[in-house]
Amino acid sequence: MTNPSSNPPFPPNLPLAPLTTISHSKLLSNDSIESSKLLSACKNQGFFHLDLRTTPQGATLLSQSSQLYNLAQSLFALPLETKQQFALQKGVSLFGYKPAGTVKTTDPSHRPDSTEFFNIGKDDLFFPTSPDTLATKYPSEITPSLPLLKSFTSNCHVLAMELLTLLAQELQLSSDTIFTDLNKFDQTSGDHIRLTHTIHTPNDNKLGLPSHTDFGTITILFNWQGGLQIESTTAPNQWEWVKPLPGHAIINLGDAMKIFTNGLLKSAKHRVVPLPDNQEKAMERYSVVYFVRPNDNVMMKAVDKFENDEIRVRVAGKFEPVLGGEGNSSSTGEVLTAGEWMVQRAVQLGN
Ligand SMILES: O=C(O)CCC(=O)C(=O)O
Ligand SMILES: [Fe+2]
Repeated sequence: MTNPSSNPPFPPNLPLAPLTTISHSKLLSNDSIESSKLLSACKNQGFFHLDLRTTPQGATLLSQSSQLYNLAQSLFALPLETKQQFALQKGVSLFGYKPAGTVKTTDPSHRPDSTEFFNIGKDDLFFPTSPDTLATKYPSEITPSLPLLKSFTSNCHVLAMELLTLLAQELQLSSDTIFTDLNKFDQTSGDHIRLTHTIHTPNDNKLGLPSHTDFGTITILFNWQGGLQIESTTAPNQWEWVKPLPGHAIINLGDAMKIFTNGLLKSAKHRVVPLPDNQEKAMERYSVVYFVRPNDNVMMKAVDKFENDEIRVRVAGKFEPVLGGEGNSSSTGEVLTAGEWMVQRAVQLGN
């Protein structure tokens, strides 16, 4: 088993996305410059680096992400037939195992994905519906790591709520529409940990993950090797690399935040591709991700402050808002709940 720091260095001279680095400790001490950096990163790029080295909570998350990297190595080393026993069921459950090659292809040459996932639900960990929920949905190898998985889940959720609180303050939202109320920990949601594993074989003409936007509220990503790219904000269809910074998480907003703010905040397109060095040599890549998603009963529409703004939102093809109304709708025109929206988006994306 390798550890994250044994990954090769990120190659020099690649065009990097111009992401802001934000200090967690400055955010926690209500530094107004840092909070306004947060808002402008969320408006302009939809992605930023968060320096976690300066707070005890951040240091814990960094250490837990490395431990989950090790768990990912042991889970993905299981035989494919074992992993397939826990396959997630499109349209039924967002949680469980997703094999490589099943995500909707979005690039012009329809290259398939080479990434497998385990999605481990917050509600399965904390509020299982039956005593055997965990045993039926996940391999028994996760059992010794349950305290780690639970602690990482609650720590990521706390971090996300800190970011949402500051964003609501910066946007001067009134207290009845603050984002944290739409993402409560103890209410049912699609929140989950995702462990990912990508295998690149030379010249396999595959993508790690085709371009997509995340459909939840906030994503907290730990990656060590690189491979993530974001669509350029200045040149559409051009891609810029995200260089992982030691001691930092990569944070991005998902479509739900775009909908809640009627397009003021950005949910950026991103994808995972082989690093240039890996065109000729094989490589494996792992990432550890936490997705915060709105509570299932939340209506997918702009919060009060933004609902009468000019309609700016165009999210994910057919899930567009009703003209003259707000929020996100089904093809029949009614606004969806987050629970309905998540299932439809997951079916659409194949994960
Ligand atoms: O692994 C990564 O760098 C990104 C993963 C991702 O975009 C996703 O799982 O939605
Ligand atoms: Fe993503």
